[in-house]
Amino acid sequence: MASSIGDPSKVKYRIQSTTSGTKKFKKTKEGASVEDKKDETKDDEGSITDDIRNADFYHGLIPKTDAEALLKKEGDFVLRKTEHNTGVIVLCISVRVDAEKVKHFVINTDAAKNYFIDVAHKETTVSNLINFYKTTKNPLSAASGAKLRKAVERPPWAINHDAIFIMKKLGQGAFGEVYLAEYVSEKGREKVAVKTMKGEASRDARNKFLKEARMMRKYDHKNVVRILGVAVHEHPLMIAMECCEGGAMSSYLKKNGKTMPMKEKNRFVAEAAEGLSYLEKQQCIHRDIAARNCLLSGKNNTVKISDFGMSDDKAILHDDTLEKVPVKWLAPETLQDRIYSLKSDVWAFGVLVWEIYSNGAEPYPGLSRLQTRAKIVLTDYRMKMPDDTPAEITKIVTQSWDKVPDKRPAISAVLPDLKKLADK
Ligand SMILES: Nc1ncnc2c1ncn2[C@@H]1O[C@H](COP(=O)(O)OP(=O)(O)OP(=O)(O)O)[C@@H](O)[C@H]1O
Repeated sequence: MASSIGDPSKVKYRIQSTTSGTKKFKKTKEGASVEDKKDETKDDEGSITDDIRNADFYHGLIPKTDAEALLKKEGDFVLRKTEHNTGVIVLCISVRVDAEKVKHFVINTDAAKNYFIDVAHKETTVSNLINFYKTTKNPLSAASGAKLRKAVERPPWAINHDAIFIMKKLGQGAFGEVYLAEYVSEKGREKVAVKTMKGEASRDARNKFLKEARMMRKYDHKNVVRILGVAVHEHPLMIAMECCEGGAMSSYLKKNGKTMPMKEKNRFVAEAAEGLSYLEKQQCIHRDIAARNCLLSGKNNTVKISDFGMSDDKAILHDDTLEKVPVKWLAPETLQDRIYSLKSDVWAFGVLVWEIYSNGAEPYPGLSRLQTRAKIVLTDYRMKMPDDTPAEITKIVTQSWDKVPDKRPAISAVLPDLKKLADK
């Protein structure tokens, strides 16, 4: 708990109501008084009382997809918060009905603050309501036949906001700020990076934000940023991940590229390829491979692939939105037909390699996004690698920019050569 940690210079978040009824967060000194802590409870959305907040089976704002994955057997259930109608957060019980189906039941309250799913049975607390259905084995609704058998506890990746102490801002993400923080767990305290999501975000944005965490949870590799967990009990939602103090590779290249030894550039390429080759084996289409999404970690500035906000594990993805897309990193088939695949990641890897040997310059210098698109699609235009680029690299980049996706090499196929070059 926060009060057991003795450094008052650290700050943590607490939730504060505004007069408009929306929630915002403010930083508080650690060790908030008992009065403050009471406020914190009262201000939380959906009138979550302490019996619920501390229950192992209460999963906060965990998305439906994550909840469903936790419910393995018939009768397994969790309690969570969800957005019922736009902007209205309600408590809900998700229960596995059979191998295919999970049902979600909203917990209603009446004017006298009684809780119920079916008006036929009301209780004064949510725990009493859950106990009633668990002990009587009455279905939550006659039509569903859904019965509560076993409460499923929070998974190890669900962490408490209380365990996260914000230290300073590291950067700006698409959904909110990214902070350097200290994460305190049974294992001790460690520095982490925390991506936050603004409290007022829509359900859609929330799902996108947490999808990134879901993707990252599957991976475990030294060249891929590791996730520690998500905090979804209150706002702001947070994703805690391994901290890469060296920041984005793009910034590093802009600052140090001109004086960087060629050996270091070759190593950056090999390490990025190692991370990507691992993702390729996991069938993960990253969709946003670029120097800005490679972070640098530790004394040696080890490259770690990050930002899984757009990634997917489908073999081929057709995305009609093409909204805010990084045009200069996109393959011709993506620009033309909006098709993403492991081979469009290989194309983007080629652009990343160009960035590394071009000291972090913006790809297709002097061309706008529209001009770039037109030149690639209509004239098969390709960038030239800088003159001092090793010949092996230029060859691989040329292959990665083949117009035909199947003719581009798999990253795993070029990895041995890239590693050999880095070790020279
Ligand atoms: N694990 C981390 N360690 C250190 N810094 C990080 C980490 N993750 C993110 N940052 C910093 O925060 C910035 C924004 O993060 P990131 O790009 O992942 O956010 P995002 O929400 O995916 O935004 P966008 O989609 O616009 O790129 C990064 O450029 C980097 O400076």
